[in-house]
Amino acid sequence: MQINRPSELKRLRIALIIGAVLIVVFMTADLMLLPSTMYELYIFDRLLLQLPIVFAVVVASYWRKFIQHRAYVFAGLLAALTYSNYWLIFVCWQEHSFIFPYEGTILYAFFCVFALGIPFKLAVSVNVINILGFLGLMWITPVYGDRVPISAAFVAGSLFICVYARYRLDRSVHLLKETNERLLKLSKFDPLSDLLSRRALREQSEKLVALSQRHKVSMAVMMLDLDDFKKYNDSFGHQQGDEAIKIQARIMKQVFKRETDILGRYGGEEFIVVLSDIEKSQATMQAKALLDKWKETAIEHAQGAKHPLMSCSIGVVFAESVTDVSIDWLIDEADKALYEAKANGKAQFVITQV
Ligand SMILES: Nc1nc2c(ncn2[C@@H]2O[C@H](COP(=O)(O)OP(=O)(O)OP(=O)(O)O)[C@@H](O)[C@H]2O)c(=O)[nH]1
Repeated sequence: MQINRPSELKRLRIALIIGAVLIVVFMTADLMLLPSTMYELYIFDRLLLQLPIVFAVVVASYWRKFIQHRAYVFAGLLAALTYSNYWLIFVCWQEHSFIFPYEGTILYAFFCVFALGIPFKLAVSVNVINILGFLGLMWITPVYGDRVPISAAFVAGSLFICVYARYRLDRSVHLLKETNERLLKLSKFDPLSDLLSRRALREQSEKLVALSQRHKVSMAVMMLDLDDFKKYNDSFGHQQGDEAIKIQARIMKQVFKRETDILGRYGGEEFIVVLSDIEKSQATMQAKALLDKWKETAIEHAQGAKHPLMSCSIGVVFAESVTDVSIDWLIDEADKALYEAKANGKAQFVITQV
């Protein structure tokens, strides 16, 4: 996924600052709880360990490759904050026989996983490390006495819920992205022919005209229309007619292979090809190739059609220079040439130069 780097970085920095502010807010609450003999120890842990770690990450966010590696940095941050809290719990008990609460462990996990966005797999790894750390701490120093099992279960359960919620969130975001891509494709491509839809065709053609004007290169626009398609539909049915539309699209893709060639379905049985930086002789050869490919497919046409085999007529407009020319005008000119090809007997092309 394309990330809007400056705004994502800004958001992450704000989240980190909010995290630092929360640490300070909790400090005031904790200081009310702690005996004054422990202030020094507590302030050391928060002001000289946790806050500098958070600010180090803010500074690291100015690193050129931070966005790329941010998930690992935040996983490291989560582990560092959690273990500095374990250290505080340990020392509070060892030196002051004071039971420091463990709930911070859960807050750090939720903040880092959701506000900073540690992805699922990394969230699993770092939370497992943190759960093991808590179990280790309880083994070395069973600070909470009888409440050790329930405390351990509470920490492990909360961190499990944290990673599971992350999994569900990642999954929903993934599904949403997939749906968006499908919708984008549907709005851009005609589902039957898999060629560009009329709107996308116009948008891309306008860009190609502008580029061709800037680079002073030639352009050609072709309009293709299946011959006696109404008769074909009436004789063989609409579904068979749809197959002919797919064949027309396939033939177009076989003939026009350059990355800059724009192929679209203009309407019912009308198709457009927009070409840039092309010789008139090349466009002529390509129009011939389209007709030859229809002949090769040798699909029987309906009774009463102008030709015994399914075919198309093509109008081509070739412009040596496209200064002061719009895509609409080029399409109109191609349409006029197509009209001539139909009037001349169908299954042929007419090329005009403007
Ligand atoms: N099967 C199918 N038919 C379509 C589709 N879109 C348009 N058509 C049909 O295409 C036919 C176009 O008929 P006309 O505009 O009279 O043109 P034509 O019969 O090809 O005659 P000429 O252009 O003069 O050769 C109509 O019968 C439409 O119903 C489509 O998506 N699928």
